[in-house]
Amino acid sequence: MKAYFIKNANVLNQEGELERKSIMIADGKIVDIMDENAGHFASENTDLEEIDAAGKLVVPGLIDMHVHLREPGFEHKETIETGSRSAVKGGFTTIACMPNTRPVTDDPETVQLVLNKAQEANLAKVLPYAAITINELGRELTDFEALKSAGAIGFTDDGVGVQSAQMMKDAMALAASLDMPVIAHCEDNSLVEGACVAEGEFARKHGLKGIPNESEAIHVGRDILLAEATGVHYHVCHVSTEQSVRLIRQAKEIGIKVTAEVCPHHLILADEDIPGLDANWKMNPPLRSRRDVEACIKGLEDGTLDMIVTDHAPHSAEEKAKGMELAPFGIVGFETAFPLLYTKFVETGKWTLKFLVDKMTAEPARVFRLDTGRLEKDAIADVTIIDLEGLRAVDPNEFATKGRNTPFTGWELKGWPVMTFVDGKKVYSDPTLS
Ligand SMILES: NC(=O)N[C@@H](CC(=O)O)C(=O)O
Ligand SMILES: [Zn+2]
Ligand SMILES: [Zn+2]
Repeated sequence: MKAYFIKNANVLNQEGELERKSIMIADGKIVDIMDENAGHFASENTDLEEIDAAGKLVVPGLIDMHVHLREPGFEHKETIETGSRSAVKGGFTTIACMPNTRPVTDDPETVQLVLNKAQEANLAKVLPYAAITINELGRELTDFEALKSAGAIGFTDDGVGVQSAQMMKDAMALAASLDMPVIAHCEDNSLVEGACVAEGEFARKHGLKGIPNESEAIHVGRDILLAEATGVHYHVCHVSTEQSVRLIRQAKEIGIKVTAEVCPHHLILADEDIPGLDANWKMNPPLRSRRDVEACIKGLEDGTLDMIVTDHAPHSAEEKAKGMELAPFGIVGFETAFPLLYTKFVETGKWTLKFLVDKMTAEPARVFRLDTGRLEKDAIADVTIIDLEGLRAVDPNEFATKGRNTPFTGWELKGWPVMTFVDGKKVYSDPTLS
């Protein structure tokens, strides 16, 4: 197996300062992290490649606990191979994929299929979630024990909310007995029927029915009570409202085992930013008010929201061309996530670099008990190199994902990942790199 010597790397220390280091990668591990002048690795090993990371940041491989890879069943939107390629291009080395495929990932065979395809792709580490209910229909629980044995890392009906409180309670009790988390898409269907954007100024202006904040927060509140009753690890998907943040903050204060995630778009965009009836701005949950955006930022900053996820949700151009009301919900996320957050929050001095990196590495690893997310001697060599200087515009035609559905086209950003290693194997390298 090839070994790598990354020299002149800027690495974050515990205090969040950048230190100049050299990193030796071999046999899938970080063999050593040395001070700048520790010298060259004069090795007899001819399979050693030296990489000059001068001026670049080296971080643990990014982790994304909420993504849609669309395979099986929707290969025209994405495959596990194209999705994984997009992930590593975006600097992600571990991704957890949602079960709203066709068939739904609700049996051990489909979990196995996802794992097999991921292994064939041999790019990012793919962790499959399994459905809570058969076909995500909310009627009958799946076989949690068999799904866990097959390799599922948690249970979720992402794409839809579990409408019945009793069903959710049963799911949580069962998951708790298996020491597995329940990951919830929070949405009360009775409040959102026929709506495609958030209740608010944009919806009024265009005569559209609005999705109210309560449709999300009602489930968050209900589920927190059920998590308290069952003792399960309850994780809230794509938090987007002030009310959800408040409920999660209160639940954490009294020791309920709740964790939560937030997406870049909900930290950056509000409904008032939507330029017109363009479905590349349509996702679920929808872009809410500026007040909600500020509450999500605050929630992330004070630890109420534990991590950032992309909710990478590719759809075809034909599907997205159906217009705001008919197009499916969702935007792609892998290849813009880090540059967006770096440019909007770190470059502007709002967050430290360490804060952002932790929310995309150490924090998801802590919450989901993963063995990755650390850049240290003897750690697994999942490593990402990021160029913090080069300014580049978002161009969907350059994406590795099949999806072109992004509201960020043309945004000038810094913080582009340029090289990615998974288990010590180079899985992405920016072709423009000298
Ligand atoms: N987020 C989205 O807008 N869409 C997701 C479903 C989901 O995450 O709920 C999808 O599968 O397309
Ligand atoms: Zn969802
Ligand atoms: Zn999703």
